[in-house]
Amino acid sequence: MFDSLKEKLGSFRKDAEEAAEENAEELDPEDADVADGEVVDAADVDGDETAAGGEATDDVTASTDAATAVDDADTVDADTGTSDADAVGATDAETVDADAADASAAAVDADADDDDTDDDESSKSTGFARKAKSLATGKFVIEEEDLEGPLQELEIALLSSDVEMGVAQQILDNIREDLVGETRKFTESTGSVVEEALRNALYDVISVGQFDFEQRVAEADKPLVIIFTGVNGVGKTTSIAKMARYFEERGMSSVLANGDTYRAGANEQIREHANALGKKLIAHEQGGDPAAVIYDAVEYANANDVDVVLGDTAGRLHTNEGLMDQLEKIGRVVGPDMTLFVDEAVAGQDAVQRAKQFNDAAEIDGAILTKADADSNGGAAISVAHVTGKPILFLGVGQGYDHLERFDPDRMVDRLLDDDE
Ligand SMILES: Nc1nc2c(ncn2[C@@H]2O[C@H](COP(=O)(O)OP(=O)(O)OP(=O)(O)O)[C@@H](O)[C@H]2O)c(=O)[nH]1
Repeated sequence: MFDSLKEKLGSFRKDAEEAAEENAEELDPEDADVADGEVVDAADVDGDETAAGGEATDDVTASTDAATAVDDADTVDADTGTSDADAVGATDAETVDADAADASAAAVDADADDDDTDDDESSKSTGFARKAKSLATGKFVIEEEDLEGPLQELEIALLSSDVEMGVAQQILDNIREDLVGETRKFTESTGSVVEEALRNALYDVISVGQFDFEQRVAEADKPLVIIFTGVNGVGKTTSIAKMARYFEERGMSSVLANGDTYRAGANEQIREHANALGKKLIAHEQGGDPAAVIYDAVEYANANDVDVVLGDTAGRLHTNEGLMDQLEKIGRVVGPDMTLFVDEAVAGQDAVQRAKQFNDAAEIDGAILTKADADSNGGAAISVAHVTGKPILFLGVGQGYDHLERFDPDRMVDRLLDDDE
């Protein structure tokens, strides 16, 4: 699933990491760790600094001790007149004092350099000053120019995977915002920094509009009425059957209603599923009123204590006024709890555009993307929520009734980025 996109995202990660590490290499080509492209552990950097500081402190302490010793020795000297040991002690003390003074001077210099760098930052447009400072502070900054190439590649990769243009742009903006110019410690490997930015960028667009489906179901008055819309042949009827199984597994009964009174053969098709699942089907003659079918199904559910009504509709585009009228009438007559848009992941951009059109015509509550198992691109799965503002709630992952998966944005991102998914 989504293998092609996964591969492209992997390439971006690699390119961006390499670009960032080249930057680190520029910081200190002689540093073996950095030159190798490995990231210097901040603990080492900090540790060295602390060690240096520690020595300076020791020196000062030694100096104080030595001075005390000299004082004592002077006293002794006055008393005894023996001076060799005192002279040595005094010399040591002076040396230590001098070291301490040097260390302090160096520390002051370093502070002064730091301030200079801060002052210069606004005036120096090149990243050099920051890079130099990065080395001194054990931190690094990813410059926009470091990412330019990889981001361009990523844009092409996303578009060629059927990610909608605005969504691709949003992902790039998120990554830029997350990565560029932020000062980071060397403890964060560039690999994890890039991966986290990509993860957040994807999650941000994929998770739009998510709500707790189970909670909404639990809180709704029974029967819960769900209407399914979408064009013909994308797996709408199969998804209704899968939802019947989904509710059954959660201890909830359901009745199927064929509101697709438009298409010849629609009754037979959904009846096959109803029979296979042992569910009641409410259907009228071809050409009947879809709202009347759903109404009858709700009546049946009320009379028989059925928890959920799953209503199919004819799959016509909103450009056909019939769709609007149909859904509007169902809304008026039955007042469904949810309207779910169904389309196939493999349709890519077409599915994204249809989701937008259906949502514009008659507001949907969420989407089911079918045939995700056969989709290598993942563009629709990434784009639908961001484009419509409504969440993807389920993925169809095969032809069996159990092949329905609750859509989880975290899992989706894991699928796209983790090697073992
Ligand atoms: N691989 C795969 N096939 C699916 C999935 N969902 C549905 N299908 C298949 O897609 C085909 C069309 O499914 P239907 O449920 O008949 O499509 P529909 O949208 O109801 O079509 P109409 O009834 O003509 O509107 C069938 O062969 C299904 O088995 C899925 O998640 N994965």
